[in-house]
Amino acid sequence: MQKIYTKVTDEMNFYEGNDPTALAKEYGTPLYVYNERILRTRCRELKNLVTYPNFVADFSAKANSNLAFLQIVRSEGLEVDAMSPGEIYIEKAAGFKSDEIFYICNNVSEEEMQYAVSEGVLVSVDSISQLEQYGRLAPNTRVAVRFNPGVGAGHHDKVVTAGKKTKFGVDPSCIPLVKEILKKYNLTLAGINQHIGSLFMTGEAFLSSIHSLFDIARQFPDLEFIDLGGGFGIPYHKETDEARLDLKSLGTELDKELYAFAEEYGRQVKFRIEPGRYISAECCVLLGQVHSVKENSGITYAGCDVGFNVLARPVMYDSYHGIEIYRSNDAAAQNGADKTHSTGDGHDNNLQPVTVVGNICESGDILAKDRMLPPVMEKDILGILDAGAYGFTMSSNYNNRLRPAEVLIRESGEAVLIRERDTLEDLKRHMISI
Ligand SMILES: Cc1ncc(COP(=O)(O)O)c(C=O)c1O
Ligand SMILES: N[C@@H](CCCC[NH3+])C(=O)O
Repeated sequence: MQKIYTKVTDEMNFYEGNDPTALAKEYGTPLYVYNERILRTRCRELKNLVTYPNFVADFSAKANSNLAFLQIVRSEGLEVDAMSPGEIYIEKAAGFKSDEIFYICNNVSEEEMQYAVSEGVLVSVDSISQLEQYGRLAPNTRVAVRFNPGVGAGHHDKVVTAGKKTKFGVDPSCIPLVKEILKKYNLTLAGINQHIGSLFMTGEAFLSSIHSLFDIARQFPDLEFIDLGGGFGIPYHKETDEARLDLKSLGTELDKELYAFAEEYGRQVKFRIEPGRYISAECCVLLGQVHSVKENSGITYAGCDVGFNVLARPVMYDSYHGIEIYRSNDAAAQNGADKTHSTGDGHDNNLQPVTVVGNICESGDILAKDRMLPPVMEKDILGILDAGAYGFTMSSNYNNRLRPAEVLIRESGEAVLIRERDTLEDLKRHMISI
């Protein structure tokens, strides 16, 4: 393989000796490739975020719900949250016990709620009407309530989940009503939870939201747990050495808050967090292949097989993902590699603006606009960085395209398939011909 532009994965030793062009050839593209060592490292960082003893990190499986992935998360001693019966189902298949799953639902039917209750999974409701629904379905049981702490955060309006403009959470002014309904159905409030939004790179909003949640907790003296939510960000601009979220100082500040609250509360109540992105994003590179390069009105387009059906984030939130370029020796020989001016050491300086687009029939199908890259050639393999959170889970079959395969690079360096690519037969599996 020729290393055209590979700084980030080189530094992480992401491929552990595997050749990404060979992985692309063996399994096809697009292909989600995960690194087990990095995943385990991220799990441990958050599991050990604080010294406070009664602390649990729940992985938020909406970010990544691959079975093998969840098995690794479980083996690291984390628990999980769930957003749907489907997530509960897969989490159980991965080995999580009922009491290791926390169903944080939003606007669900009686049937969905009943599914969680029948599976013995604790439910968090986030409206008065859903609390009533829960009470009717499962009186005399434990329940949790998600509150809106009034402080939101996130990388885009669409992922801010607390504050003034959000569908999530119960307003603290409704606490008297919450107490009334709990009493009416003889429900025990096991815990309260919040989630302010996705992706903060400093701890301020998170720490400030905790104070509001503590104010709410003070009105419920018998809680088993207080769940502070997720949202821990990762640096997507790795090429520019964007700073990481300072977990050490966030952990220190958080510790102070947790110990102080426990002292006041009179016991070491359990605290939970529910991070998704921090654990799953950076252990994954999405491989795609360039099939066409062209100039149009002065813009260079590199057309590849990673449409927004495969990775929705750039189109949905204008999100940035770093891009690397790998070139197999075969492709280099076929294309005349000298045309690339590559330094060959993965740190190419000859950068030019390239707009990387997918193969979906919409002009908004843009993965990266005017991205500074070395000259891209047909058959090049693109490595799209930090793709493990909300990557595969948000993929679709739009345009009747096949959702990609997933491969895991084990700690031994061995690459194993952990999800097969969809097949054409899958596309008509649930359709009924007339
Ligand atoms: C309720 C809830 N918890 C946890 C998460 C995980 O968020 P993140 O992946 O930003 O940590 C989300 C997603 O934003 C969420 O909606
Ligand atoms: N899907 C979003 C994060 C929001 C997650 C759920 N509340 C993203 O890709 O950034």
